[in-house]
Amino acid sequence: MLAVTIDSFSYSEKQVLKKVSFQLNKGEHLSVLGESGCGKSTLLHLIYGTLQLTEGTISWDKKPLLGPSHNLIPGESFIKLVAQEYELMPFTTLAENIAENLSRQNSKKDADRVSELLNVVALSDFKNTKVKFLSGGQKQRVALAKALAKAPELLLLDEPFSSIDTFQKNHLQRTLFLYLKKNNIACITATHDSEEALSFSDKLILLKDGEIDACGTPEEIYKDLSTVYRAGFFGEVNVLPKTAFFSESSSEELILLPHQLTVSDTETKLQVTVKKSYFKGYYYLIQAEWKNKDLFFLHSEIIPEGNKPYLILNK
Ligand SMILES: Nc1ncnc2c1ncn2[C@@H]1O[C@H](COP(=O)(O)OP(=O)(O)OP(=O)(O)O)[C@@H](O)[C@H]1O
Repeated sequence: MLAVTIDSFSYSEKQVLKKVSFQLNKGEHLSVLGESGCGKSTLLHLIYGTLQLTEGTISWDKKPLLGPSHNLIPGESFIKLVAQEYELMPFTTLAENIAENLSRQNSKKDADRVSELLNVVALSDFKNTKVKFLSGGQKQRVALAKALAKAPELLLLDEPFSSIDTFQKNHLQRTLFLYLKKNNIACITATHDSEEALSFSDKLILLKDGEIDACGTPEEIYKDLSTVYRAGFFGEVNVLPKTAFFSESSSEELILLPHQLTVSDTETKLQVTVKKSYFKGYYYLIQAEWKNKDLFFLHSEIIPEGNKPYLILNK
């Protein structure tokens, strides 16, 4: 089990992380979601052991991970970090890149393992292609396969799918996260992608200004989008007074995502003026104005600009 207790971490004067504590069991998948610059990559590098933690402790199976001041070669051997820049050898083939991280004692076994890993990242057809001929997204996938070759117990992924198109991404996420579960490899993913975090993780941490803003299962987090910051990861955020829906007097505000508002067939207290409809495939995201502020809701059809529909809370 990984146990992380970070009291504080700073780059020179600037404090980046404070009071970040969590535990992760073997085989579990944690996603760390947070806006740019909130400290996600820093957290991964502290766990991996390329940054030195002075205020706090990080341990694996109760054994403290001491960091680069105590290790000749920074980075723990049973942990692999796949970062935004990849350590690949451009002039050798994909197979050779991956094999570099294998035992090289049994060539048949190594060849089978290379094939298995290329299959996980859907690059079997490129086995004998030199890395320099690959696209950015393909290189990202080779880096993943190379990290898995060393059979890590803990895999740290920093924006692992940032250069991969939606079609490839969905397939890769399913095969990769299934592979990790089957092999009992724990994983921490730093991401901006809330859909990925909801679908694939066992636990989710929302980081805000270097602190844990929320922590729980994806379902728990999604049920408690009680601040604009939290809700903002999952779509456009509407902040509306409770009195826009209910007659009782209240100063309470409701934080609502677009799917929580819908057009009413009958008159309601919330009449808006449509500004624009954005086509999203099987629905439209409608931008409308109410009391000089924009709000967003979903609708099955386009609504012409200037129309004045009534809205209600979606059940
Ligand atoms: N080597 C460094 N020296 C000084 N400051 C740094 C260093 N690396 C990162 N920072 C700062 O620390 C903060 C956190 O950076 P970090 O890369 O951990 O954020 P992040 O959440 O991963 O961001 P992103 O999502 O954009 O990758 C940022 O304000 C960044 O400018």
